[in-house]
Amino acid sequence: MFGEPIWKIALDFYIIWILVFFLLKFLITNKRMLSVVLSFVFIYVIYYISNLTDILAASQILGYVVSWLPIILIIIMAPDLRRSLEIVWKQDKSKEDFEMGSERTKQQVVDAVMYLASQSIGALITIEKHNTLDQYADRAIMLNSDVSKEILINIFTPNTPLHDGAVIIRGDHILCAGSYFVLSDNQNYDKTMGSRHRAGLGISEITDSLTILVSEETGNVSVAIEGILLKMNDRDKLMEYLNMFMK
Ligand SMILES: Nc1ncnc2c1ncn2[C@@H]1O[C@H](COP(=O)(O)OP(=O)(O)OP(=O)(O)O)[C@@H](O)[C@H]1O
Repeated sequence: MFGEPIWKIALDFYIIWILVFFLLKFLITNKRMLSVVLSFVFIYVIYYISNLTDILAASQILGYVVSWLPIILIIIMAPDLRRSLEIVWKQDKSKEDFEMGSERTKQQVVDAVMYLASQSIGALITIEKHNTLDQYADRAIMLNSDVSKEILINIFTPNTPLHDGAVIIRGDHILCAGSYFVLSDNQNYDKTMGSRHRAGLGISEITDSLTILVSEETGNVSVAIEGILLKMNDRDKLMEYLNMFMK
């Protein structure tokens, strides 16, 4: 290795650094994956010890297990791998593309949410930040309209064509309606939590967006951000969160 030219050694280290970085990012962003990987490491250690100490039957059985481990890992972790890849490959918007809504947009969103909550009309509104939500908008119904309380209320009115799924807001525009997100499988939340709230939580785990949820069942308003769900008891609190988020 020491006879090699310096650029080769540097490239070697760089590639290893990238691999280690992606591996650690995978593991840190997914606790379940971390525990599966730790169990596999444990099996490898036992296998290594049984090989070293010549425990024949055990090392033979463990040899079979170990040779199948990568495939077993991929099968078990397929949904988590997909989720983690989405985190790793999510695109950030360039500085020129990045826009946050105006004061008027904030007011319109809060007015709409408060009205929908008072009528117990279910809603899911996601506000984009740096990470683009294009991949979700592409599969939804594009609107590109100004944000207004009336349009938002109309979208979520039950039995209308756009009321299912999420609305995505980009800057001062309603980008689309009827967007579908990957549901969160966070075990810390009640197992009975419905798909609307799991979808809001899911998108907040993999992007830096903020999602406002109105429950059809209870009329409660919540905000999903950075993988946590927060109850918003009143208009002022919701406004406070939007002010912090849309800076
Ligand atoms: N993957 C998804 N992405 C976006 N929206 C979704 C998704 N799955 C379901 N929804 C929306 O959630 C609605 C169903 O909500 P559900 O009752 O299961 O959830 P919930 O969290 O209990 O909400 P609520 O308290 O309003 O009943 C659907 O009509 C649809 O509009």
